[in-house]
Amino acid sequence: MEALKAVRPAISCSSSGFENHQPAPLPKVGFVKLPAPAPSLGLNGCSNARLSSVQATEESTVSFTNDRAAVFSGENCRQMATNGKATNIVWHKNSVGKHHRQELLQQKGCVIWITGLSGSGKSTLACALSQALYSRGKLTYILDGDNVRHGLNRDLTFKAEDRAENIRRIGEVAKLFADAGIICIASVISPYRRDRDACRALLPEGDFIEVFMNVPLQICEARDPKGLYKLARAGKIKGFTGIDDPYEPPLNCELVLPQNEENCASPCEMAESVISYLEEKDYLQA
Ligand SMILES: Nc1ncnc2c1ncn2[C@@H]1O[C@H](COP(=O)(O)OS(=O)(=O)O)[C@@H](OP(=O)(O)O)[C@H]1O
Ligand SMILES: Nc1ncnc2c1ncn2[C@@H]1O[C@H](COP(=O)(O)OP(=O)(O)O)[C@@H](O)[C@H]1O
Repeated sequence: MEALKAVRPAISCSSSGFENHQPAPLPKVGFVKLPAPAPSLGLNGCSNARLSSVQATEESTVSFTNDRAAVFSGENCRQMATNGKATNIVWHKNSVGKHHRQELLQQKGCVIWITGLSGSGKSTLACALSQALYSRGKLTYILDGDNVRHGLNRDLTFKAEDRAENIRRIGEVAKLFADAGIICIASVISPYRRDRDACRALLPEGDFIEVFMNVPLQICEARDPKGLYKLARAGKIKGFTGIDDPYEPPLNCELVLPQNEENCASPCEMAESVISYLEEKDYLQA
């Protein structure tokens, strides 16, 4: 079985392959057309209906099994779902989609996930990047671990399970910002690989850009701008990342920004490295 996700409101399929057309202004639904001669189509299991096109929304998934197509999710299904502990919930569709918002902003929504030890320069890079993109007319929003813990995540400690929940919530919020068409910059220690990977899995392929601040502990500790390493070494903070709590460096991230004795790029230079990546991957245009 092949599955085609209707990522834009209007999708058509010709005999030469699938083609995404630019969307007409704010259509509520699109159509999936099949190659001529039109095969018999089953819509939501009605196997003997002959249709030339299948109505599909952005959330619709159209499956093809041999010569049969079926829309098995999306607004026209209005299926009740159970998601986590939430039951009897129905996805509510908006006719203004991500693509429209991206057109408006002339950029593509994505998440730049900056991970690294405390003092590695995450917040500094996030600010430099946000500033550099702002001066190019691009809209960003920073989710900084420290700041989010002042509000949304104020109920969470630094125990492993609370860090996991911290990252899960930030990942979900970042996903919403990306869906809004915004370049969301998350600046969080996020010490566990599986938590970062879970956030990556929330987003479409390519839209989660993991940036590792590869800075040795000695440098971070020497900087110690908040005096937290000193407190941790004195045993006054327990479970401090890098001291008596783990940090798992990424194994396969999009960008590694090293800082050491030989390599001390400025925050602006690092921001430019990230921007080059975004340009190369086409995120700075709709
Ligand atoms: N135990 C412990 N370990 C690490 N960091 C600590 C701890 N306690 C407080 N802080 C301060 O909290 C900031 C990190 O918050 P995060 O939300 O990014 O952490 S995490 O991703 O949940 O691990 C971190 O900010 P940054 O220095 O900007 O990384 C610290 O200032
Ligand atoms: N590229 C850099 N080169 C030199 N010092 C830096 C650089 N980036 C950040 N710093 C300094 O390191 C310290 C920690 O930076 P910060 O952005 O607060 O780290 P984090 O958010 O990872 O805790 C700050 O004093 C900052 O001025």
